[in-house]
Amino acid sequence: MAYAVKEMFYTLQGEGRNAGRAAVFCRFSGCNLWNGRQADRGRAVCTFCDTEFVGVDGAGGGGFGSAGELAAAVAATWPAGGSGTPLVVLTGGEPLLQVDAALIAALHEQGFEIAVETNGTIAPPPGLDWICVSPKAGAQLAVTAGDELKLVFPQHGAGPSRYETLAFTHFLLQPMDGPERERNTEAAVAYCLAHPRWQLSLQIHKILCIP
Ligand SMILES: C[S@@+](CC[C@H](N)C(=O)[O-])C[C@H]1O[C@@H](n2cnc3c(N)ncnc32)[C@H](O)[C@@H]1O
Ligand SMILES: Nc1nc2[nH]cc(C(=O)O)c2c(=O)[nH]1
Ligand code: SF4
Ligand SMILES: [Mg+2]
Repeated sequence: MAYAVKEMFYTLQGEGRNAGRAAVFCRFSGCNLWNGRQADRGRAVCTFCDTEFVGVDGAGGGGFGSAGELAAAVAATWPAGGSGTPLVVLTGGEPLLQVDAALIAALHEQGFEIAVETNGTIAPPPGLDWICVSPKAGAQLAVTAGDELKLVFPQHGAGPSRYETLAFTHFLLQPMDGPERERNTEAAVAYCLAHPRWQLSLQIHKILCIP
């Protein structure tokens, strides 16, 4: 199987329970909830995306002809001689349009722990080490268990109470970035204070101005 990757980079995980941990980010091209064109954003299922994921033209991106080739590129992006278990975060776009058993096996072979950031509309293949689901209002949720449920807040028609009985270990609220970011952050803080099952997830990479 071939894989289309928008970009690949080494940085700190900026979101969720693993915020602050070093990881290779592998951003797959394409998404099933938006075609990535600004002109079509208003008509998309997911309207608030903060990411460019069209094409394979970013740094470290490209077409990879096999799982082994992509896993080797991920390994080459991890610093030589680094201590600790290497971590790769598969994101996008929607990574589960492309991630398959062969890629999971090849990344494990390279010694990586594998985390995925998904919108939860596509069932993941077995073997992933960390599953982060971020549900979107208007999209049918197919993944109802995992390590963390990270809800962008607020979303009309996707209130937190709808998700908190699902089989996730951690529940996080992430303020929606955009023109209302400050107001959304205040609302997320207030929600977490009133509902302690939910924990705040700030996008620390944006605060730090790192990728
Ligand atoms: C760009 S998405 C890619 C992975 C997958 N398609 C998804 O939606 O989970 C990565 C993370 O960024 C979050 N995100 C996207 N746009 C955001 C925004 N404007 N504010 C806060 N988080 C956002 C998503 O909900 C998801 O948790
Ligand atoms: N530093 C950093 N952390 C992230 N966590 C999730 C991201 C994503 O776009 O999926 C992301 C990202 O783009 N950068
Ligand atoms: S589902 Fe994820 S990648 Fe797709 S448009 Fe929404 S936030 Fe962006
Ligand atoms: Mg991002």
